[in-house]
Amino acid sequence: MMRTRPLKVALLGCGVVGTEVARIMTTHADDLAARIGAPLELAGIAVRRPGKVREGIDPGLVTTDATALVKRGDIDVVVEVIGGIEPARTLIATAFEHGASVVSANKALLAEDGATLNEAAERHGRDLYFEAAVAGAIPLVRPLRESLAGDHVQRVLGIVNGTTNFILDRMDTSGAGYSEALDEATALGYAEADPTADVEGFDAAAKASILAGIAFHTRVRLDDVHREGITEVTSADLASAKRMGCTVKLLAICERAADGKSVTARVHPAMIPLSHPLASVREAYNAVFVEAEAAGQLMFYGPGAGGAPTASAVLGDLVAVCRNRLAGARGPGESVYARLPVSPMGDVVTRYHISLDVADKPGVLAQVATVFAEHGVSIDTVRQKGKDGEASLVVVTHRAFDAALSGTVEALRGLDTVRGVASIMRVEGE
Ligand SMILES: NC(=O)c1ccc[n+]([C@@H]2O[C@H](COP(=O)([O-])OP(=O)(O)OC[C@H]3O[C@@H](n4cnc5c(N)ncnc54)[C@H](O)[C@@H]3O)[C@@H](O)[C@H]2O)c1
Ligand SMILES: N[C@@H](CCO)C(=O)O
Ligand code: NA
Repeated sequence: MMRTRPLKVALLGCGVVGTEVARIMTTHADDLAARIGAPLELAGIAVRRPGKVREGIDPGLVTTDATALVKRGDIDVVVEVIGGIEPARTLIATAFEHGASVVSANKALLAEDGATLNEAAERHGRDLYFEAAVAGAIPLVRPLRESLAGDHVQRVLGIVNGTTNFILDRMDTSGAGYSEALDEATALGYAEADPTADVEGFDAAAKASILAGIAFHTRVRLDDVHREGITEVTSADLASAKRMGCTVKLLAICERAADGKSVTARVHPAMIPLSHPLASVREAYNAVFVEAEAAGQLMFYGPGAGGAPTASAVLGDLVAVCRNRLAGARGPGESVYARLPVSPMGDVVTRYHISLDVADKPGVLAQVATVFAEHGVSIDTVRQKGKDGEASLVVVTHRAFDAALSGTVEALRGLDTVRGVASIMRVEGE
């Protein structure tokens, strides 16, 4: 039965995502009301630039005083799409104190201080939902939290940053260099004016920390996530990957150790075989594999960014949170009962593709092979191409501890016959 008194929503931020949230709330008002069981009322919109013309938005709802809006006391749900740490964190905390539930798309904040915000939600008996924070429109948080709540997740592996996927895809398909591909991503509006969070892997690391926390019922802090971005990936890496039947992707990988007693979370570029489904994820799309004990392998694919796709996830959360409010209930909150230790990157077992510039003379290959053997790293393949007394040597290893592989590379750098280490990349997905 439809309740006539509306549920009041405060929107914080009216940028790329906020504009679409307001638009969908208006255009689909009747459907949303029917699905929730009560109409939604957009009760206020906090913005930074009140003078800006916002098509379809009632100027009477706009305010620059976000704090006053969240303190009103009659707001049922606050939708935070400002981004960044402050003032978003304080506004969300204030919203809980004044009785509202919160929907947020803010991965940076959730990765930085999700524990405090989840505790505040719990203390005040309210919901904190954030489907849009990880892989945009793709349902991932809710499937992990709810649909897979009866299973045992072993691994989450995927492409969770659209900007970097676009850049790597362009480098692969058109042979463009990194800077050229970044310029194209900027021109098309994928990369932001300051693309650091994307290209240095901070955005993906924030998402990995959120995913690992939910998947393993363990708090995984942003600092626990090993992070490498794509700024050092070269056209030569892509060409080398191609020769191996691979491509290069920025991957987020969250895994349980084989004994199940610890977890790891990491973000770095990696070579993956062209036969792997992630290799065909093009442009700015995201895709995530979830491997669970009973379910087996699940793949989630779709647009991980953009105003409307991200607003879709926000609206889905808004409907769920409103239903909970009408039922006088809360949805599932943070689950960290497992409290598994997070192991360092050195404990990860993976393969390496190492490209070396060496002197082309007798005994060099044997010398290089000895360094691998001394570190307990087994070589899978070696490819050598010589020219004018110098040679380029590409070594692909079998699986070994990352610490052993790093030690190997360090020792190789110390050899007189090794002129330089042209590139080091992990190989995944085999
Ligand atoms: N754009 C995407 O594709 C996407 C995808 C997933 C998640 N997100 C997340 O959604 C959130 C919003 O992203 P966006 O792309 O819409 O950013 P945006 O920069 O387009 O919008 C943010 C808006 O908030 C406003 N703002 C800043 N401080 C404010 C304040 N104190 N009070 C009121 N308004 C304020 C800004 O003026 C801006 O209009 C971020 O957390 C982002 O990480 C975005
Ligand atoms: N900058 C992010 C937006 C979505 O979180 C990306 O490129 O994927
Ligand atoms: Na999502």
